[in-house]
Amino acid sequence: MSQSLRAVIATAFDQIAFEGQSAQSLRDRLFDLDPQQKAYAQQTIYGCARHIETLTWWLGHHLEKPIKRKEHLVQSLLITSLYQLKYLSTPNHAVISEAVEAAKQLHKDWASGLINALLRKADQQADWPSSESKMPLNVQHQLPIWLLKRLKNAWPKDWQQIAEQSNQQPPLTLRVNQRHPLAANSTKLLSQAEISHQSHPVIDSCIKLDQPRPVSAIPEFDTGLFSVQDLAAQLAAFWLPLKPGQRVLDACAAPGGKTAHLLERYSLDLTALDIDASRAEKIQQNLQRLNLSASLEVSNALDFQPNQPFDAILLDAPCSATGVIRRQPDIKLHRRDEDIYPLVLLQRQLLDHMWRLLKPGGYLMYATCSILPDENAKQIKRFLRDTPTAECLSLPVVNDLLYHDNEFGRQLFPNSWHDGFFYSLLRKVPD
Ligand SMILES: C[S@@+](CC[C@H](N)C(=O)[O-])C[C@H]1O[C@@H](n2cnc3c(N)ncnc32)[C@H](O)[C@@H]1O
Repeated sequence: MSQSLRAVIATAFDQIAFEGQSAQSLRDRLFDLDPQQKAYAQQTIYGCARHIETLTWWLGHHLEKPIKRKEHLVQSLLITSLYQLKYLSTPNHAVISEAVEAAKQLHKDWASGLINALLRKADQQADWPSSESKMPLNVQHQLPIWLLKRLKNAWPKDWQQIAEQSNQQPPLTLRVNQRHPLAANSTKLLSQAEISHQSHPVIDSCIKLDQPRPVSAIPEFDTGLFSVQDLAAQLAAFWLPLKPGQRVLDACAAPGGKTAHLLERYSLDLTALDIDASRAEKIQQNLQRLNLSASLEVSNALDFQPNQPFDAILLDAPCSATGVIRRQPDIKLHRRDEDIYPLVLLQRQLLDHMWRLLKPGGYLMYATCSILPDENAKQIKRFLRDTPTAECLSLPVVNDLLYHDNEFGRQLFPNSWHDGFFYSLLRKVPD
């Protein structure tokens, strides 16, 4: 007998929550479902990740004893069913009976009584998650406690707003390809397709849709008029000072969003490098759709030894992604406090190595989608202290963005227009 949708969803969530798979990879590979079921499964899995603090707190509060670690599939079935019961409009009696049935299909018959009892209790409880007014901080703010501690410490005035924004549905934002013959008609084409949208008042390539849409519904997407890219990510190509014909390295390039934007703005001799071959393939696909070209290099940036130095380098470094949690809520399931230090070390090595590949007088743009100073301003502070040839330049003032500047760069906080991001523009002092 093939598995029920509920059993498939519980298994998929389990692979993300307990076996370290990303929600993105699972979406690509696992769901051999019809589009409606797929949308429901995705909604449940992303929703569970978004509300994981509440869901696990509630379970912990109502279970007589914790579920054994080796029985994590039962925990996953409970979490996904609880989410559907409390946050979706699926009829509760259907959720409960199907969850009991799914336990049997997953060879967890022993848990069916427990699942039935817990879900019934949740169904009867009107004041979700509990009548207790004093919830733990992680439940109140829907973020893991380690991250809340770091945010409170780093941003005593802003952390609550950051937490609130990190739990919103992210906007779907487009970038208009200024090289496309229809670029001047981009908003008209969207209006004709009855896609309501807003153009950003300052960043002219940026259009936010009022409702998310599949890219197949966006006019001229296949011909490369639009790409999906958050406003904060679009700023790299605006703030890295370039001239046509320059030799540029995009050092951590996949899937190529910023590579493509740089090439839409300037004709460059651009090398796009990434360590991950399957992600690097996406660079090629994106460039092809947009009718752009770059030299692709699959290697560890730390080992990269080009024949000549570069005029400019974009280092969009691997990071905690704490500025994009609302887009990738599975970060709440995967990321741990102890992951931050190794990331900081890797960023530091990348920054130091990239500097050696830059011409005197050249620019390096360091970027992350993190909101943690250890990966951002403190990283640059350390770099400037150790690198006498480096100076940090100020970035242009832009109204309508939410950010905090200091002498080491610009920290953007997530808001209704953009994700959390960090930029620092460094120049190698000429000899
Ligand atoms: C933040 S993502 C880049 C996003 C990309 N710049 C864009 O705008 O589409 C970071 C990338 O760094 C790559 N990466 C991680 N460690 C690397 C290394 N040592 N050398 C090269 N690339 C690396 C990852 O594979 C990942 O694709």
